[in-house]
Amino acid sequence: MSNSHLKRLFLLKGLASRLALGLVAMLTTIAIQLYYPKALSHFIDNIDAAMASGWLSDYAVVMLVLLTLQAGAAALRYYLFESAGLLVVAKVRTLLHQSLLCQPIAFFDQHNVGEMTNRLNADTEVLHDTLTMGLAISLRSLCICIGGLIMLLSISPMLCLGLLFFIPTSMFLGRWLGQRIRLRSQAIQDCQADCGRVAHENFANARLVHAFNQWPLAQQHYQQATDKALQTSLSCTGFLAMFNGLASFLMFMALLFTLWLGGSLISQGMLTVGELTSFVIYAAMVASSAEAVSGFWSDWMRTLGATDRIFSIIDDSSVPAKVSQTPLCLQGHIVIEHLSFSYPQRPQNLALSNFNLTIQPGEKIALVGPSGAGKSTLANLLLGFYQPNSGRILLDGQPLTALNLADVRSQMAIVEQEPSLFWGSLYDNIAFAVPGGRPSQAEVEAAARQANAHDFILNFPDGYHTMVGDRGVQLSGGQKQRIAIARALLRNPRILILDEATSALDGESENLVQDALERLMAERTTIMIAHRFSTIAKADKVVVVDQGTLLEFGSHQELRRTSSFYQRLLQNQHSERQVSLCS
Ligand SMILES: Nc1ncnc2c1ncn2[C@@H]1O[C@H](COP(=O)(O)OP(=O)(O)OP(=O)(O)O)[C@@H](O)[C@H]1O
Repeated sequence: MSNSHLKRLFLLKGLASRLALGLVAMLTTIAIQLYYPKALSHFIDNIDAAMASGWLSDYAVVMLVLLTLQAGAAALRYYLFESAGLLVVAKVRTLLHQSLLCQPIAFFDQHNVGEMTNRLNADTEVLHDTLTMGLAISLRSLCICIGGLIMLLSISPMLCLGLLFFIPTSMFLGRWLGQRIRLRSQAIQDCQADCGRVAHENFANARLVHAFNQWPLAQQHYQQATDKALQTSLSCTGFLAMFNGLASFLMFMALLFTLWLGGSLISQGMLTVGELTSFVIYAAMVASSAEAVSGFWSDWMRTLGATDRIFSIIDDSSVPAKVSQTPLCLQGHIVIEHLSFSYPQRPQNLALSNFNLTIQPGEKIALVGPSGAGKSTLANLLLGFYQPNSGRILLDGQPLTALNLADVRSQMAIVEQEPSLFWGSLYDNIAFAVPGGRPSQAEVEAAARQANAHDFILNFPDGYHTMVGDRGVQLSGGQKQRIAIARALLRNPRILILDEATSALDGESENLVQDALERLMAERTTIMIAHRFSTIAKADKVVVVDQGTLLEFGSHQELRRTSSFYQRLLQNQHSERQVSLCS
């Protein structure tokens, strides 16, 4: 399985030509390298004749040309193999990023952001290390090994006999240890991903950590993760050390044996000094190359471990549907029939149970209920983030499952409880509403005006080009909400999902947000997860949800008169609001 993943990598565009050219450059350097000892042997055995005939200067010129050729070929080989490795890593990184991004939403419930970014960096870095110089060095070493062995055989087959024992032994050991290293290297990648996850959580929650004086605990969590990673790495390093030690011991034993036998062959007149010198140089070349090849075997095993992980994610993902050529035009009629749902991680807990609701086009529905009642879950199912266990959702009479999700989502917009802003300009953050397109400045400004965001945007020196996020300006809660509303307005959806922020804004900001929301909701089917009395009062109908079921349904005034549950809910929300405004 792993090798087929690697084959897929080698099919990348532009890779084969680079590797083929690199191979030619490499074979050139190897041929010259293998020629040196032979030339040396010839030189040593004929030094007197060479001095007498003046052949020495010809010899020097030939060697100079060869050296220059070798240097050029070596530089070319380095560039081609290194660039091939960089190409692979860049491609795999983008593929992996797309696969992670396109996973179903349930995947993000189970995997931490830190773990995923670590996969993206650490696992692909392993590919880079092995596939660039690692591969080039090993291929070169392998060729030198084979070429050197041929030269050794041509000098003295008898001297080579001893090597026949050492080479298969080291290959068998390499395979046995390599398998163990591969298993451990997968565990190391997991531990490193875990370290990344803990660090990400700690940094992302730095304010909370400081506010609760919990930095020792946060540090302890990181320490535990790194300790585990260290232990796993140490166990792998033990095998690597054994591997390297045994390989070099076997290689140098072979060299010693060669010297001993070679000496006795010279004394019997069966070998010249020049031949023994070149034999020793070839043997040393073969020994060090074999060591490099065996070292690469363990790296290769580590790479296979990383590719297994990467491709298991890539193969598991599917590219989400694209918006159709003929746009879907929804009226915004929603029917929810006998909907039951439990999250994959908690199959026993029904987040929604036999839920029924009909929403007319343009109607504004406020979903209210205690925390954990299932309000956000309903929004998640409407957006097609999860599949219901049973029941169905009909949009304009058509089951959601029968529609192209990208088309459906193109008719929807969501304003989140805590609006997310991306690193980029304010313009980019509003224009995010239009996938693939780049709305004009006038369109973005019009949306921002309606969302009461235009004025505060112009107060920044760079206006719409002001950068937000980590390295840009920080916006207040109310400003973020107005940017999110402008984004939704630009999308011009038929169905609007509004997850109202629970945190209170100050009076002026609240009025600006409410005013913007009213414009956004006008003539659209709106489902509000409402927390504030002022928002609930704007709804055509109020749906009271409790423990995943629809408890009551009616206008705000009706429910206020008739439902004690609703009255209690309002009272709770009112007192919470008082508390948050006073605090
Ligand atoms: N991703 C998830 N995985 C597993 N269970 C979840 C997940 N999200 C929510 N739940 C569970 O589903 C149930 C309904 O949660 P939901 O978020 O829909 O409630 P809510 O009414 O929106 O609450 P709140 O007003 O506090 O946001 C709860 O029991 C909650 O613990």
